[in-house]
Amino acid sequence: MFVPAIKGQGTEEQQKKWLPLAYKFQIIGCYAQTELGHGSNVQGLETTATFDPMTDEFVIHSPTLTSSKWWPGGLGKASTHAVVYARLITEGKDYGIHGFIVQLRSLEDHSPLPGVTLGDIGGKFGSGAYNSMDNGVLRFDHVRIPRDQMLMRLSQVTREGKYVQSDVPKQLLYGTMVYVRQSIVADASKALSRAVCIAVRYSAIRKQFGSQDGGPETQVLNYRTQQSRLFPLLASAYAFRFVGDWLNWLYTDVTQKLEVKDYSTLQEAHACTAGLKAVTTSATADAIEECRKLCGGHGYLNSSGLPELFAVYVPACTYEGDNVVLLLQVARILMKTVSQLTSGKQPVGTMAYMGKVQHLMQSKCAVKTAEDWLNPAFIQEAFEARALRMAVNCAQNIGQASNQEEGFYERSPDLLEAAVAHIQLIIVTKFIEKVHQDIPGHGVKEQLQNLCNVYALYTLHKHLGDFLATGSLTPKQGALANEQLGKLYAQVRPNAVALVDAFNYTDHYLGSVLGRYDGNVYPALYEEAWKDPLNETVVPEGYHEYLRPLLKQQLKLSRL
Ligand SMILES: CCCCCCCC/C=C\CCC/C=C/C(=O)SCCNC(=O)CCNC(=O)[C@H](O)C(C)(C)COP(=O)(O)OP(=O)(O)OC[C@H]1O[C@@H](n2cnc3c(N)ncnc32)[C@H](O)[C@@H]1OP(=O)(O)O
Ligand SMILES: Cc1cc2nc3c(=O)[nH]c(=O)nc-3n(C[C@H](O)[C@H](O)[C@H](O)COP(=O)(O)OP(=O)(O)OC[C@H]3O[C@@H](n4cnc5c(N)ncnc54)[C@H](O)[C@@H]3O)c2cc1C
Repeated sequence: MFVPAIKGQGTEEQQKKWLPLAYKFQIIGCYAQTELGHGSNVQGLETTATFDPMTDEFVIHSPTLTSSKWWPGGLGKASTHAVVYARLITEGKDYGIHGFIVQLRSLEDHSPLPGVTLGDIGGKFGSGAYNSMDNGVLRFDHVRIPRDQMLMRLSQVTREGKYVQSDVPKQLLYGTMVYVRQSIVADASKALSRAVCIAVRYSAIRKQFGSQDGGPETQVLNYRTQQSRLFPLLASAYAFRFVGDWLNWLYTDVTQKLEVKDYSTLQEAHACTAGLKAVTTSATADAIEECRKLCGGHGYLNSSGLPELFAVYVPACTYEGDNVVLLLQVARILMKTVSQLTSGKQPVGTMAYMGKVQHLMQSKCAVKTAEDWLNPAFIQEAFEARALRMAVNCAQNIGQASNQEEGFYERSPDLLEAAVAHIQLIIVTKFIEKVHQDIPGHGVKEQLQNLCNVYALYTLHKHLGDFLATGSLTPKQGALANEQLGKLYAQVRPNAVALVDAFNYTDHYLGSVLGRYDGNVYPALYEEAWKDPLNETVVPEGYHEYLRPLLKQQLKLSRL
């Protein structure tokens, strides 16, 4: 994040100076924004950067305990430099948060520089999974840096101390977070596909019950309940891959537009990266835990690979923006878009469907049979109607409040659900668009169409309350969707293992005895157990000190 921050907020001259040093590992940088007292609320950060015209320097200072930088990855022990986000103060005025390049450690002996206190913030969730990352704490005691270490693409301070805001939107200050959020969506697909690969392969070899006459037991992958829990996660892994590919295109397109000072799609990029990051990471974190449960007791073993995957993955719901905070950002943009509908301003991009407000507010879903739900047009319209009607309902309720802000906070739980509905529409839309493309490989397109329908109808089933409450569907149509879902599971079943093999993960990368490509799980589980340090001795340590005296004492007592 150190590099993207300099690329996005540094001048050409600053990029020429600092990026080669970072690329060659002559310096190691981190992104020091979050503080002990503030993370979500960037504008609430307390670290100060006060310009001193006498020396043409900024004085970086941590005025309070809560202003201590806290969490930045790589800060605790590895980094020599940081992009530090601080309140810029010049001529006695506070101009809000800006980025500054600050050296933290000596390039001679790695010791902290004068006025710099830093270290690691301590152990984190899980059995040390994320402890390979030195998330750090950092405090400044009036540390001086040259004025030219303020990142000056978005705004400048002159030699005399005058603040100059350039003509770019101030939101570009947040550009690094947008970049990482879009890459986190692809990351969600990778993490989810790993968990699903393990769970599908294990479910194919695991047999429990099913035979009354001494014949072979039943593969648990054949149980309808296993399929109804597992196949939507398989479909989600593909869905997040395709929407992540599209989001990367959107981000690249926005970045190219920024180069020519076209800021027209900045809001779309913010809404899509924030919303898709929130929805895909929440779904993936829940799915990895579900995959653990789908593997029964063995899923709880570290050798299954699932506990570690879960412990490393779950902070994705928090870092790069707490998911609720990000979804509220999407909700703000939805409310703004709804308010502009009456002005005749046509929504564009992923909000374009809201321009069909007259139709979507009164449309009646035409589904009459379970098979009708295989028609992408019916799915698309149902998701558009649900999302639009939820947004309009929120806007109407906010409009009844004494003021907009009050109304927004009062209705924020509903707004959250409206934002999720909007983002799920984007995911479904991009999956439908993907399967409409030419897709090579015999039978591949049909399998992806099945997974697209599984993702859409499972999401519809899970959120059926939204569809019924907004009148987007009738209960009968909801029941037909569930009926079709069951039929789709039966079509996915014969190809389930092939669909996870298609992720092409090596056993090493997967790190799971349950997800081995060869399915030879039981010998691998048994062999792995003996690597447990507890098995280095046959009689456990502590027997003579604790167990033997206890056993002997109980034996004496029993003979009295
Ligand atoms: C580098 C490769 C990565 C590989 C990826 C895979 C794995 C990654 C693995 C580990 C990475 C972990 C590292 C973690 C790093 C971090 O966590 S860094 C810190 C992250 N912190 C946050 O995300 C903070 C979240 N908070 C905010 O973003 C902001 O505070 C806010 C919530 C948006 C509020 O902003 P503000 O206080 O300014 O107020 P608003 O009124 O809401 O917004 C004002 C207007 O600006 C618009 N806006 C807001 N944000 C953006 C944006 N990002 N882009 C564009 N526009 C934005 C907002 O819509 C308002 O617009 P309006 O005035 O028109 O309404
Ligand atoms: C593993 C990990 C790595 C990280 N790496 C970095 C890094 O490299 N650099 C960096 O700068 N930071 C980093 N962070 C910090 C991270 O960005 C923040 O923790 C994150 O942005 C959440 O902010 P917070 O901790 O202030 O949460 P808070 O905002 O305090 O969240 C607490 C609760 O308050 C709720 N909440 C907050 N505001 C609102 C609101 N307006 N409306 C409704 N509810 C609200 C949230 O939804 C949440 O439920 C990292 C964090 C983790 C866990």
